[in-house]
Amino acid sequence: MTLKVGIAGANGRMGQALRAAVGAAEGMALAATFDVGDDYESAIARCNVIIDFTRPEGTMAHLAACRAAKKKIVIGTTGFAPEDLAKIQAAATEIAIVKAPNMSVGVVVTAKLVEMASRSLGPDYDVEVFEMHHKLKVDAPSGTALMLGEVAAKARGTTLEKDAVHARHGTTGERKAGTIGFSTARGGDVVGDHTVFFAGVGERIEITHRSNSRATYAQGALRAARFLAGRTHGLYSMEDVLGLV
Ligand SMILES: NC(=O)C1=CN([C@@H]2O[C@H](COP(=O)(O)OP(=O)(O)OC[C@H]3O[C@@H](n4cnc5c(N)ncnc54)[C@H](OP(=O)(O)O)[C@@H]3O)[C@@H](O)[C@H]2O)C=CC1
Ligand SMILES: O=C(O)C1=N[C@H](C(=O)O)C[C@H](O)C1
Repeated sequence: MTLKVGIAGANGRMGQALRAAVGAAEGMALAATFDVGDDYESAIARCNVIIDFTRPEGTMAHLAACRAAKKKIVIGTTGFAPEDLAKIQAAATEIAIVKAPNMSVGVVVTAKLVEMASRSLGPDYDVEVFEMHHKLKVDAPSGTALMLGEVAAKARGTTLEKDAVHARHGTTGERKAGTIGFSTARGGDVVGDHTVFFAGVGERIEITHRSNSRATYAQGALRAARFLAGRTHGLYSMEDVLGLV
């Protein structure tokens, strides 16, 4: 059966990569595309699955429409507020959702490496997460940086709520033990770079992932859409999609 795919945010950077990927994919047809101001409810009605890389307010509106129409959705958007995340969890009791801040296979593997390093090195190694993206990105830190920080925090038995440090300026005092720092750079057309540092005394480990093309994210999103075809409800990650959990 051909999977009828709808793309939310079709004119955006990811939307364009997705249109190319769906156009070239076996067993998929582009059934609808929509952006700000379009009649997304009618568009969603024509599809089996929606792939959404927009903004949190757009995704939340599309999610509500998918829930009402019992359609599946792949969410790549980042920058959600905690209350949005709760609504996504609630919607997953009725529809099938993949949500991931980064759909590239390489980032899933990077997260596994970070988990192992954080668990093995323990609290004597200071964790710092650095990311750089293109100058048009609107949220910071990136969803991927937050995810990698969460993975590092969980592996050492803490949370970002408790231990994240998001800004340093002026007389900051010494680094507080156990904190996880985030720093962000924006410029040019950088697709997406992430480094997690584990800085100890006398040595430092750096785990880096660099994206060179949005096509990689698009291919991951298509894998996620295919994965959802066999599911009725539930909230899934890229680890689920890749069979790594
Ligand atoms: N999970 C992953 O692997 C990845 C996630 N991302 C995330 O995807 C999102 C989009 O990134 P990118 O494509 O670079 O962004 P762009 O700004 O290039 O594209 C966003 C698109 O969404 C549309 N849009 C914005 N707001 C709404 C809304 N309220 N309702 C409907 N459509 C809307 C825009 O339409 P218009 O132009 O008309 O405003 C535009 O077409 C970001 O959150 C980014 O962090 C990005 C890359 C990979
Ligand atoms: O906005 C982007 O471009 C990207 N956003 C995602 C994020 O916030 O992590 C994924 C990727 O890094 C590109």
